[in-house]
Formats: sequence, structure tokens, C-alpha cells
Amino acid sequence: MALAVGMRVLTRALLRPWARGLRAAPGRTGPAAGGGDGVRCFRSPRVLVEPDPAAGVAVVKMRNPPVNSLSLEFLTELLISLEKLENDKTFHGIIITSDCPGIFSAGLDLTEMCGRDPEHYAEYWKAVQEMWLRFYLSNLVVIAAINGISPAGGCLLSLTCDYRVLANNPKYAIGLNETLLGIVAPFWFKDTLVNTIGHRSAERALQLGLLFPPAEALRVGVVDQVVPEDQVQSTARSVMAQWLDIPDHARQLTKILMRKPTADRLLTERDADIENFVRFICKDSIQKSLHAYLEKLKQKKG
Ligand SMILES: CCCCC/C=C\C/C=C\C=C\CC(=O)SCCNC(=O)CCNC(=O)[C@H](O)C(C)(C)COP(=O)(O)OP(=O)(O)OC[C@H]1O[C@@H](n2cnc3c(N)ncnc32)[C@H](O)[C@@H]1OP(=O)(O)O
Repeated sequence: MALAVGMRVLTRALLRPWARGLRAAPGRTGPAAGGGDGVRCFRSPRVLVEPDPAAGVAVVKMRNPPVNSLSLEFLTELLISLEKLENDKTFHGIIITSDCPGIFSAGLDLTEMCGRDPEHYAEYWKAVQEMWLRFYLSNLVVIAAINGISPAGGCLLSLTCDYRVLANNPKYAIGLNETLLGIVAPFWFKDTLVNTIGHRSAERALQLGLLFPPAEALRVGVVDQVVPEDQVQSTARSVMAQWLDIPDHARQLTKILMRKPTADRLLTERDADIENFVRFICKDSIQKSLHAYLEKLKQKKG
């Protein structure tokens, strides 16, 4: 228990000033109707939290249209929602899913990594680290109900969860495809994938930038279950019930035992990781290929 408490204190201490600022800002987030049972539902512009107090579960819906790209503001709102749910003893589990049809998350927001200054890149990368640390080490059971395509950072977010349910739609693919963009998945992205699918499969997937369609994602283990699209949410709910049947303290400590060494690696190298990222992303060649990639996305429309 002391270990679990220690981890929570540590991760809380890591909450960035940008998050503190936003938390204090009136009107950005706030209590909304949560029923007459005293349970509060928190909303923010990009995150919709639907609480089910009786089950001890909240559904966190990402709604940062058009593609749920993980912008600085969106990451901040996600983290604040997570923290509020963790601090509310009513909740033992969350289901993270998308409110954008066909897209779970398009990953990191490319516009946060293009044509900005080094200070911005550093701030953005710290927020991405924070998202990973907080979700990966959350004391809650976290289940991803993946109802859309989930490349790169979207896949990373799913990989922080305890269980992944993917909709069986051939258009939905999931994977760390960074090499296809000419960028390198950082060591903690890699570690998370290795922990999920094993070294050999991760090496192949990372070098080739593989985006796995549902059947392959299940075969390789990137997801735990593939179900018809209309059963993603209900499956996530029944899996959640099974996880919540386990005594919470034993499950939480086991989660920390399994994940702490991976998280510690980033915690001890956090500043160096930010410096590496800023150095890498500021390179002319990287900026050019990111610009070209964004242009290609825009031109796709015709
Ligand atoms: C050695 C040291 C190493 C140190 C570490 C260094 C580097 C690591 C750095 C970075 C790691 C990054 C990980 C990432 O997550 S990068 C992002 C990867 N994501 C993608 O490749 C997905 C790109 N998007 C798509 O493929 C499609 O948009 C998608 C299939 C998701 C949806 O297709 P759809 O046809 O529905 O929509 P579009 O018309 O393509 O897009 C609509 C709109 O949204 C914009 N957009 C799409 N994706 C992003 C994004 N990730 N970020 C920002 N904006 C995005 C797109 O440009 C369109 O904009 P507009 O034309 O409407 O203005």
C-alpha cells in the first residue's frame, strides 16, 4: 500500500504548472449534472465523462474533432479528467473511447511539432510524457474501447491501458507507425509495445511502422479482443466488471509491480528525453518531412 501511495504522490507531484493553471481557470472545466447521488460529472470542451456511480465506472469520451489528435490542450483536459476520477473514491475503473466516428485518435498533434519554437516543443513533449505516465500508472482499471483507427500516439494511449477491445472494422488499424513519417518512436513508446507484444514482434512492428488491422492486431497481441463494432462498449463494460471483481489493493500493487520499472526509466531520464526530442524535432530534415506529411494529409481531400 505504501508503494501505491508513494507512486500516486510522485505522479501527482509531476503534474505540470500548465495543468495547475488550467485547473484553476474558471469556465474551462466544471461540475455538471451527475444525478442526485452526489457524484459529480466533469466536462471539458474536449473530454466528456459519463459516470456510472453504481458500477464504479466512468466512460471517458474523447471529442477533439476531427481526428482526436493529442494537442497540448486536449492532453491537459484528459489529464485533468483522469485526476478528478482518481480522486473520487466512487470510481474504480474508466473506459476510454472516442466520440469522433471512425477515429479513436490520430496520435500526437502534428501541428504541435511543426514550425514552433524549442520552448513549445519542450512543453508539448512534457505533456505527452505526463499523459503516458499518468495513464500507465493509474490506480484505476483503464480499458480502451477502440472504436476507430489508432495510429502512433493513439496506439500509445491504448497501450497504457490494462485491456484493449477493438472494433472489427477493416478500416481500423492500430500500431506505432512513426518510421513511416521518418521519425523514431522514443524508448518509452518502444518499451510499452515490447511489454505488450514481446521483443521480436515489437522490433518488426516498429521498424516497418506496421499498422495492424483487427485480426492481425489480435494475433500479435496489440489488442486483447476484437468484437463487432456495436459490441465494443458492452464488451468493455463486461471486461471491466471482471477486473473490478479483483480486490483493488492487490490488483493495484500488481499493476505497479509490473509497470514501475518501465515508468522509472522515463522518470529518471525525463529531462534528457525532452532535450533529445527538441533536438530531433528541430532538425531541418525532420521539420521538412513533417510539413510534407501534413501537406499530404491536407491534399488528400482533393
Ligand atoms: C532519436 C531521438 C528520438 C527522440 C524522439 C523523437 C521523435 C518522436 C516524435 C514524435 C512521435 C510522434 C508520434 C505520433 O503520434 S505522430 C502522428 C501520427 N499520426 C498519423 O500519422 C495519422 C495522420 N492522420 C491520418 O492518417 C488521417 O488523418 C486519419 C486516418 C487519422 C483520418 O483520416 P480522415 O480522412 O478521416 O481525416 P483527414 O482528412 O486525413 O484529417 C482531417 C484533418 O485532421 C488533420 N490531421 C490528421 N491527423 C492529424 C494529426 N496527427 N495531427 C494534426 N492534424 C491532423 C488533417 O491534416 C486534416 O486537417 P485539415 O485538412 O482539415 O486542416
